[in-house]
Amino acid sequence: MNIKSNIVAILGTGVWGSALGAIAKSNSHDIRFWSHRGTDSLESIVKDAVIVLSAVSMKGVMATIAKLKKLNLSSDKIIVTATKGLDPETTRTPSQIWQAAFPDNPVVVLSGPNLSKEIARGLPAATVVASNDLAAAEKVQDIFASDTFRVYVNQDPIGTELGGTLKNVIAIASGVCDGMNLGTNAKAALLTRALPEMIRIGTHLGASGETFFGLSGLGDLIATCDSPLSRNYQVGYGLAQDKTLEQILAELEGTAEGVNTTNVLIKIADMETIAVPIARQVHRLLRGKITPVEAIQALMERDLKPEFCDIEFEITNE
Ligand SMILES: NC(=O)C1=CN([C@@H]2O[C@H](COP(=O)(O)OP(=O)(O)OC[C@H]3O[C@@H](n4cnc5c(N)ncnc54)[C@H](OP(=O)(O)O)[C@@H]3O)[C@@H](O)[C@H]2O)C=CC1
Ligand SMILES: O=C(CO)COP(=O)(O)O
Repeated sequence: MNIKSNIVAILGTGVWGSALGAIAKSNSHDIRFWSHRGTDSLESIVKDAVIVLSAVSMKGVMATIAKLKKLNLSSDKIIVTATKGLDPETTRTPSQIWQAAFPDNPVVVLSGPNLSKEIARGLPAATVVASNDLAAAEKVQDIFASDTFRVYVNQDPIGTELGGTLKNVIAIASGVCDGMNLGTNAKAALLTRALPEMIRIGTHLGASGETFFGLSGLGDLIATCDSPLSRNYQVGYGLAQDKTLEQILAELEGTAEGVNTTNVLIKIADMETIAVPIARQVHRLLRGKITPVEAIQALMERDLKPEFCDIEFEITNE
């Protein structure tokens, strides 16, 4: 590993890539940003970098990988993925896609309750870097840990990634909840019931269930579902104001990954017969099949059951 290099390449100059770049820069790293709209060659950006961090939105992951593949990326570079999405075609996570494209490089997931606008203001926050390669995760921890950004390590990259990805669907539901003024009890019920839903999908995809109780699962659920800064929350809030999805997305600053993730999540749930009642209502709502009031009704009128019944196999018909 090229441990002497101080260069961090950041792919994607959206709000998250920019905030992460600023943190590494404050730790005296030499930051090189790449944007698919810029003029700097990708080759010159990644050439001497010790890590290559991708903060492009899900729709840009495949295209970015295709460009990097042409460059013969040396296997000592650590690839870090900060994208919170799922591939609509294959249902794979970004880290799975990166690892398949670069099987010899260590791949690290960075995910946590990290609303970028708060981080850009220097407010205290914590995150997780996760990899099967512990040394690589610890290197990334060193690069990003600061007085205001506390970085934890774990060895469940898929669970860490899915926590941040799946909570976006619930953040949409949470925006609906607040947009309809349903109150704090409803919000608490929503978030608490969302967690087993996320765990059912996550463990099916190879995650460890306990990871969802950490920063990247429960932590990000709390942050995103309770903050108007979250774009996914804003989508839900807009739906509760009877705006159309097209209208909301046209007004939105940046990416709300939860819209695409909801579709992929439902695809997985249907293929694998996994019960995801909250996500299913979000899916219907996003497609304009039901109103917010009908979505709440559908959730409240479900069959009564024990609180801890682990895995439920029924799927509500469309
Ligand atoms: N913002 C936040 O608080 C956090 C965001 N994340 C995740 O990080 C990812 C990025 O989020 P964020 O920065 O907020 O989103 P933005 O919408 O601000 O930025 C997305 C970035 O991806 C780039 N991009 C889009 N399409 C392509 C493409 N085809 N090829 C290459 N690059 C492309 C965009 O470039 P351009 O705009 O020039 O097209 C832009 O730089 C998302 O997955 C998000 O869920 C994770 C944690 C926190
Ligand atoms: O993932 C995030 C915070 O951890 C950002 O959430 P949004 O993408 O909904 O803004």
